[in-house]
Amino acid sequence: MTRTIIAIAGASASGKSLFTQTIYNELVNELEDGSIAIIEEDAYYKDQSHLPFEHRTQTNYDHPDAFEHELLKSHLEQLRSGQSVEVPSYDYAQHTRSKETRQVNPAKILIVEGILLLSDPELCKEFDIKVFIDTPLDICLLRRTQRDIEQRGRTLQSVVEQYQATVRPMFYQFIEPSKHSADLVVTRGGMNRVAIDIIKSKIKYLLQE
Ligand SMILES: Nc1ncnc2c1ncn2[C@@H]1O[C@H](COP(=O)(O)OP(=O)(O)O)[C@@H](O)[C@H]1O
Ligand SMILES: O=c1ccn([C@@H]2O[C@H](COP(=O)(O)O)[C@@H](O)[C@H]2O)c(=O)[nH]1
Repeated sequence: MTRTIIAIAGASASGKSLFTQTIYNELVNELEDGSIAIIEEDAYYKDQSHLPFEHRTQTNYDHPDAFEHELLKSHLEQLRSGQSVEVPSYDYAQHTRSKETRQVNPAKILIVEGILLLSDPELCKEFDIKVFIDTPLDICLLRRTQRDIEQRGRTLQSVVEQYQATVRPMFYQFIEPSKHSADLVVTRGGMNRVAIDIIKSKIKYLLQE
């Protein structure tokens, strides 16, 4: 069976999750069970439970070294070969992995979303279709500030400090250059209706093959 792995990359709060989730929600009921699955790159942030909390707040979460990309790569290879995997889960408020894992079965279409998917050449090889969500960084910052305070247990001061120290510089060092590895660049983020419909049509076409 041919399986297709789609990467959705882009800056933090560019709209990757909204874009991915919209495609999934709009397709899932009309497809056979188990046709489509989602994996988040964030689930592969390294476990830091051995470090004190204060230390964990200082980690550069926007550098490729913060991720266990080898594990993600190996999971993608297992899924492509038809095996299920146990995907870790991540607690943003505690800055470390949670104990729970989530079983993901080998769907025919797998969508992976995350900031640094296209910046790692070895990981990049795993993707059949590469999409980059290209949202202006000032818009991302506004959305991230609101989201991180409301949903990820953060203070305004910590969001602002982290943005200046790591989020913005790592975006220019790693994320923005990775746009050139994408097959499709999507402007206006998670609500670009035309782009969502194009990816949905491609997925339906692949499922009919
Ligand atoms: N085009 C958009 N217009 C308005 N809000 C958006 C848009 N795209 C995303 N958002 C909102 O911005 C926040 C961050 O989006 P999200 O999809 O979680 O980003 P990412 O997964 O890239 O970090 C969320 O609250 C989301 O609902
Ligand atoms: O413990 C953590 C882990 C990650 N982050 C930030 O999350 C974003 C990536 O997630 P998105 O959903 O794409 O926004 C990344 O920019 C990290 O800075 C964190 O703050 N703390």
